[in-house]
Amino acid sequence: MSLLTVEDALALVLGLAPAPQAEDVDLSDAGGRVLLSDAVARITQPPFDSAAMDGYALRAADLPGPLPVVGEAAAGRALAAPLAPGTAARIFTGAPVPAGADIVVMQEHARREGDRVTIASAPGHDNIRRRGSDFAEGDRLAAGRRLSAADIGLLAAMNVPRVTVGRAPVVAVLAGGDELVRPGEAPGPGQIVSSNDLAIAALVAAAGGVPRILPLARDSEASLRAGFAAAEGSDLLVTIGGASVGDHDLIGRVAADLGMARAFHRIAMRPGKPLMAGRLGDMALLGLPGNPVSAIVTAILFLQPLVRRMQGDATPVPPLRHGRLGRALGPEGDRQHYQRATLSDGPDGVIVTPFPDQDSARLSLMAEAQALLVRAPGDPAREAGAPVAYIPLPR
Ligand SMILES: Nc1nc2c(c(=O)[nH]1)N[C@H]1C(S)=C(S)[C@@H](COP(=O)(O)OP(=O)(O)OC[C@H]3O[C@@H](n4cnc5c(N)ncnc54)[C@H](O)[C@@H]3O)O[C@H]1N2
Ligand code: MOO
Repeated sequence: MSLLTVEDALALVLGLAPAPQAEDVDLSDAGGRVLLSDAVARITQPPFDSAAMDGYALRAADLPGPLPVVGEAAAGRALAAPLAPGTAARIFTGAPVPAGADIVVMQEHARREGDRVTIASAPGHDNIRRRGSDFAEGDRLAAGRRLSAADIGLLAAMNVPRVTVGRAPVVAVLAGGDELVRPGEAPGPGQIVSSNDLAIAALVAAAGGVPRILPLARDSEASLRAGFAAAEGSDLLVTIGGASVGDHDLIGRVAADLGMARAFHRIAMRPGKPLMAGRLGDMALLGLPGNPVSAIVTAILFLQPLVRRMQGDATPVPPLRHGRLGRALGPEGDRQHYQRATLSDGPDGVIVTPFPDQDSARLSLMAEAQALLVRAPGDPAREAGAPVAYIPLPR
């Protein structure tokens, strides 16, 4: 039986997201949240023609002067009367340009002598920011975007103090295995320190979710059932490990016994073949493989987009970029391969160089990687310099 493609699996995973729930927040709490309703500008910006430079406001037809300086306009303080022909006004950046003036000359281009000013060199442009040149009352910031710092500034300037955003989903993170101890504990013989739950929780938080790390489960049905019960009330349960075919890989069995509606189990991807997805009652459920790199790669490709979609993000999937291969590669197998790689600048664009060692247990290489090189199933051998696709990894 042929395995599900990454693309089809991703569509099924995104389909697990229920409609996002709305909440209103102050702008000071809105950074990184997903806008759920269009925000509408309540004012026009700039609200008046405004000076872009410190200097003199005048009529271009009166250049070069000398002209009498008849008053002063500063930010927040307009000139009292319109500017008469044959006169100039001292003006500062952000001040309303007085009616009658059609140019602002930088003071560096002007010579002031007493109450008269002469323009030394003809200015290249008028240095006036026109009313509404940034945005107009009624302009919209469209729903579906994750709010950046610039978006927050824009919303403030639009005089929108509160926005409607998607509620942050609560994501229970359940790692399991008899071999696991917590960081800070001393591992006994055959034991290792659990890293997956902390790494996955950090990815959940980076995608805007609220992670809830559950107590480590053991390799028994009873312990896993307790873990599943502890996850109740969350929007999404992410299990890590116990997803493959080994005798101790119980997650799929326990989830099935509890009534999981399974979307799929296993996909044509490397690393990450034993990925599982479905619904359990009101919760979405994602089962990530236990190998630490496989867990992180599948979380970047599936878990983070799901968490973003749950908040209403219209573009939840990481972008595919294009570059050049940094070294020759042999033919690819039958699964889509996500190779950990570094990025550098080359004459024809970005150079993507995969590490020679792609062991899915090597966290140190995952931590060093700047990108995932994406190779399609059955991709033939490639020379250095060949065009390739990659996903940049945010720091
Ligand atoms: N006969 C086969 N063996 C394996 C297959 C297969 O198809 N046939 N698939 C391999 C693949 S692919 C992966 S990935 C792993 C994943 O298996 P599981 O999801 O069942 O994960 P575990 O067996 O529980 O653990 C795998 C590995 O990862 C370590 N681990 C687990 N949890 C954590 C944690 N919280 N922190 C750090 N490290 C963890 C665990 O100790 C194991 O070394 O299966 C392959 N085998
Ligand atoms: O997900 Mo597994 O890493 O392909 O080893």
